[in-house]
Amino acid sequence: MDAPLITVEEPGSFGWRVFHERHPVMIERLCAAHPFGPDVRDGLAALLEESTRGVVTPLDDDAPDHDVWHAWIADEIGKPWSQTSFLFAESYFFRKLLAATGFFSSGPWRGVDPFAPMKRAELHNAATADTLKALDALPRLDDAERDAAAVRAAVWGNQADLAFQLSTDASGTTSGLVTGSPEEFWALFGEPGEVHLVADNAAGELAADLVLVDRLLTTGRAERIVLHVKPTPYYVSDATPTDVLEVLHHLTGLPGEAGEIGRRVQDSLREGRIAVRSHPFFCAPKEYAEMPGDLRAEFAAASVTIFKGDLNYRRLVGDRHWPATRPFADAVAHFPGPVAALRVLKSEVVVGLDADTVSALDAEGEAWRTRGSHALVQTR
Ligand SMILES: O=P(O)(O)OC[C@H]1O[C@](O)(CO)[C@@H](O)[C@@H]1O
Repeated sequence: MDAPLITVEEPGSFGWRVFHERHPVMIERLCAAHPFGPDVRDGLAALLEESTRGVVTPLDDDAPDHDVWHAWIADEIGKPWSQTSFLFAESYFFRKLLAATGFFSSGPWRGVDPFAPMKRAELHNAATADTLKALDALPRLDDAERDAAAVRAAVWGNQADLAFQLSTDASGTTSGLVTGSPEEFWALFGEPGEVHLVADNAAGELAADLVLVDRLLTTGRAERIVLHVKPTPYYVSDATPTDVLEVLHHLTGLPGEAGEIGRRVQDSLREGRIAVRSHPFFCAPKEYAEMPGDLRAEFAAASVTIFKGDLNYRRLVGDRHWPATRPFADAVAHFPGPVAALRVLKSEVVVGLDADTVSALDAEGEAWRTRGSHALVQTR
């Protein structure tokens, strides 16, 4: 089955608005957060111009990931950005943005995560503090309630996405799950094995993911966890290995259950029961159907792989205008093992819904797909 790719071409479409409305705001915020000199500011302005009105040009840095990126983008060079897929355009935009800030150059900005101030602010804000304090209720819950709470925290933790908050009203409305349930998620786990979690955002979402990781280990559903994060800063708030340490440091300094969970996760890292990995493909402008053999072999050996968030979902099911009723199992037929997606809906693609749900949602207009007010749990 095939469907048209989601693109950024149509003025007013979701992808178009990300490039024409969201990215200028993001760049303004970056320039306000850092004392970038004229060279960096000019580079960022040129990137905005190129990505909204120009053609795709090659990378002009000599970063360690230059060659791998070159291979990923070779077929797109010279095309107008507006005629590339949304997935390609957005991913390449973030790789070019990183280079433009001097992340790969010799100079003061080398290795500096330009999004770090935003991620740090989110980790320390009042909403995250309230969420982490609420974990104190967990020990009073029975097992089933605690299982459900860990899944709900991981799903709705995905609302905390800083790229997304640049242009939504971010009201924090949580209308509910459009499909799936915590019970469906837990039914995927049989004999304890190695569970892989492909993380999304840092800060509050990553803290919630660690709550789920802790639950997987303490209930014996996982013998070992592999936590996959991005090798370099990406999509504003995506988690990198540094962010894992920041979140852990924050959790272990807190009183109550958040601190207990942080210390258990820290011990598991020391004992090798949790491994953190950052494969280059996690920043690729490609769908997971095209993943390289080494990553495919890792997922094939996992007892379950959990994909967090909207971008991972786009890459997992294919970022296309699928019928929303296309079965999830068909869309992930390429994936080599048991899989779960936990996602807040923030972009157009969705599969695996029943026809009545789609009609009821469509009756409110199209915004349910992109507003961040609905979520899903899907498994196969
Ligand atoms: O952090 P998440 O859940 O992957 O969401 C990021 C999403 O935000 C966007 O950048 C814009 O909504 C999407 O393109 C992307 O899928």
